[in-house]
Amino acid sequence: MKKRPFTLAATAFHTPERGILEVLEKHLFSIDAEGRIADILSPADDGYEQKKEAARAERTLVELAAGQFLLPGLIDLHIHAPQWPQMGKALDVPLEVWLQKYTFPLEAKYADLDFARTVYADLVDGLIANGTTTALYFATIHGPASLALAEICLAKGQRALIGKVVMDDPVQCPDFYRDADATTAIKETEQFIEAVRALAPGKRPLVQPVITPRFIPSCTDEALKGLSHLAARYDCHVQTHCSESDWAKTFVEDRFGQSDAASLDGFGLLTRRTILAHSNFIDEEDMNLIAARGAGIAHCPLSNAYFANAAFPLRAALDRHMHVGLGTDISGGYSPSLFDGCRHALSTSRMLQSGVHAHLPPQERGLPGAPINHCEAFWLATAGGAQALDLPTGSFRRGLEFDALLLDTRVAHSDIHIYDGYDTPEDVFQKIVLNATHGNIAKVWVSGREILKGIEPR
Ligand SMILES: Nc1nc2[nH]cnc2c(=O)[nH]1
Ligand SMILES: [Zn+2]
Repeated sequence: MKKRPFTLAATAFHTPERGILEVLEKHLFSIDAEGRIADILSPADDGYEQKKEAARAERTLVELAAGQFLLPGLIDLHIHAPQWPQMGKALDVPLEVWLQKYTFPLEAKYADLDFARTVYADLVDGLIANGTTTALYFATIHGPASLALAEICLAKGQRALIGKVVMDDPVQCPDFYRDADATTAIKETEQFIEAVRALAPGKRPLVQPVITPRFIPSCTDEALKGLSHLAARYDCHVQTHCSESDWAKTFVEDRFGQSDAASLDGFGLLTRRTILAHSNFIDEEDMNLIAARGAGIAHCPLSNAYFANAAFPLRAALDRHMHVGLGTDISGGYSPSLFDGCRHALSTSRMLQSGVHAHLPPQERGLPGAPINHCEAFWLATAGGAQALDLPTGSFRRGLEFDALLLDTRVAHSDIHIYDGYDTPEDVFQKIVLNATHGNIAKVWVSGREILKGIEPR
């Protein structure tokens, strides 16, 4: 879609490399008709003033006020779209009970296309309001409802990767919510891929289909094999849950005599375009395998606090240069905000370092080196997620898609308080990562299109 080119005069924060904050003070960002960053000029560059004046004369200049900042859009690497109505409740039982008692009955309701359309419209509005410019979604087993999610993301302008969920195992999945059999699941996945590609054709589609075996326990061998063939034939992303809890990990080991990651690899499902959710129990061998395949991990720290029985070894994964981003895992996680995701990743990493066993002497308690800092957390939520998905977004560089937020620290009731002469730009960025809420997000752009319209009153 052609858009009107424009130029932004703004102070921007981004973390193009893990842990490295770049402050682009009063830079000019030129956005082209394709929605990409055509140019970035600093005030010291030749032509800065002329360019700004020319944009002003053409009425294509967007100038941010003091206290307003530009940030890259946030990337949710793992979210269950149909669980939106369940967000903030039903977290009183372990994962395997939660699925059967609450989640499968809710997801079964998406056989009703009207219900699906109502919820998915609310969901996409809610995520955009929270600054999520890209989401990797699990939908449900239903082709029509999953396609409705794709249509809604496209209409509202959110970058989305969407999977029709496959779960065909008659022992693990209830009769009321299961693919009829492996052949049907594979056929319907293929139809879904083709339908999404027809909806969003071209080399840079805003919405893409994803092969989505829910997790090994819910799928037959035949389905897993068939899906890996589809992933290769259609060159699709793959997403699934990996080694999330004691129960999930042990289930796979009992069935295949090897880890989740090794089993997925055996089926050909571990590729550069695979995202594994959680992965709390991966060991060194798994990490080496996942890193060798170039697959990514969606770290979901809040949900892990409820379901995982263990913390994800984030520092070990980052030290191996594995691809890692952040997922909200709605509704295993109760917050739609990736700023919250950053905070939960930070606090989890700090708890890992200090250890939880106060009766042990300090030197025996935790994992030295485990803490991440706010720059690493923000990288996970932006450039790290983009790297995992192999998408040209996540930071401000010439040629990348312009997916961005206007963060306004001066709105009423803001929890970000800045004092001139006391806070450095680096301090401001840290305060944003630690205290921003959706109330601070004044505008959202995806591929150069302004998509935040606010949530309609209901
Ligand atoms: N957190 C989480 N784990 C899962 N494992 C299989 N399905 C799910 C799900 O919906 N949520
Ligand atoms: Zn999940």
